Amino acid sequence: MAGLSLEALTKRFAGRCVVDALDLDIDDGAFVALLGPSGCGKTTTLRMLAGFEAPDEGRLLLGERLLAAAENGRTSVLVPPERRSVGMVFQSYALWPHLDVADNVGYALKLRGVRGAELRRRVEEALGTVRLAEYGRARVQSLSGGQRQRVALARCLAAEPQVVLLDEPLANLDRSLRAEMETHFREFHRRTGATFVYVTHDQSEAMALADRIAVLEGGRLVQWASPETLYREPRTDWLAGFIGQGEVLSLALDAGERKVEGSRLMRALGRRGDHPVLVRPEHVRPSEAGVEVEVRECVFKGERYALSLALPDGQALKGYHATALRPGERITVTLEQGWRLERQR
Ligand SMILES: Nc1ncnc2c1ncn2[C@@H]1O[C@H](COP(=O)(O)OP(=O)(O)OP(=O)(O)O)[C@@H](O)[C@H]1O
Repeated sequence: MAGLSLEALTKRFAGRCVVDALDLDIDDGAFVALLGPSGCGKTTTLRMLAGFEAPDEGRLLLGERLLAAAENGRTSVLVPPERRSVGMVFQSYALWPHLDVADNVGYALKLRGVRGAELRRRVEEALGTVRLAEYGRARVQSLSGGQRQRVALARCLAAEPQVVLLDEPLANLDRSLRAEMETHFREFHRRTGATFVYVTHDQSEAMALADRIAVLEGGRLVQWASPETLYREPRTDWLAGFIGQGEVLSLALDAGERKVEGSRLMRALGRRGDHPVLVRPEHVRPSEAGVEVEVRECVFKGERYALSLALPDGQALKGYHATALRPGERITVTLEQGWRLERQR
């Protein structure tokens, strides 16, 4: 097994840069997500990892092994997909409708000359891993979307790849099935020990699955961090809005730590400036003393109410409350902490 290194990996289409000098070191056996809005270059990156697309600049390594290298728009090394030890799972499953489940799973192995008892053993093992051991002779059309995606995953795992690439594999499934499949993915990952690279535009999916997330915007890496760090310490205004709830206040702040302690934050309120400071709703607490805010909206969320609030200078804030409040009502809150963001590019 080995990790993946992307070194200034770049892809242009008709002169337009869609992946821009991407640097990532993905540890062996990690589960990482490439996350970002539509068109940010996630799939193109994944296709370069798979070998379906050649980079225009940069290098790609699997451990010590060079899989692709390019300079000045010219590719000097390009290992073909079938020689990369990389498996891919697509949103559309890409199964053969005329083959049964076991034949779909064993297809690539047969092409590689695996036959007889060895073939049966590997197919059975892969189907067992996705909990479809009983379905070997079933027709693909008779399966649900979630089961089909598990067959696609079994096919990928049967080939024992070092790296598994997944391109929005849950996009065609309904919400309840997605949660169930997330559990399956985590389990497959644990069992196989392979490196998983998972493309999604859904931040909650990325957070639930990955140990580390690369957020892309316009082909560029915005941040490469654990889900916790992305949530607590997003780098930019855009990222703070993309991941989780909260509002960005514009405050006049003296130089200091990125994390802004509650007392400092409270002192800075009312001094408008040009430092963007993210305040998450869980850090806005109703209290006896503090700052008076106006309730603009109060929405029932099951376990609590989500509040849209306005500070005295009109800046917006989000918070939670145990009970319902009326729009126009005033409450006092303290802000327990904030996070100073980098100015936008
Ligand atoms: N073969 C191609 N030829 C020309 N342009 C392309 C090609 N493939 C992708 N692009 C463009 O490159 C940009 C990045 O596309 P990509 O599919 O990598 O984004 P994405 O983040 O995966 O988006 P989505 O979530 O919508 O699939 C888009 O503007 C897309 O139109």
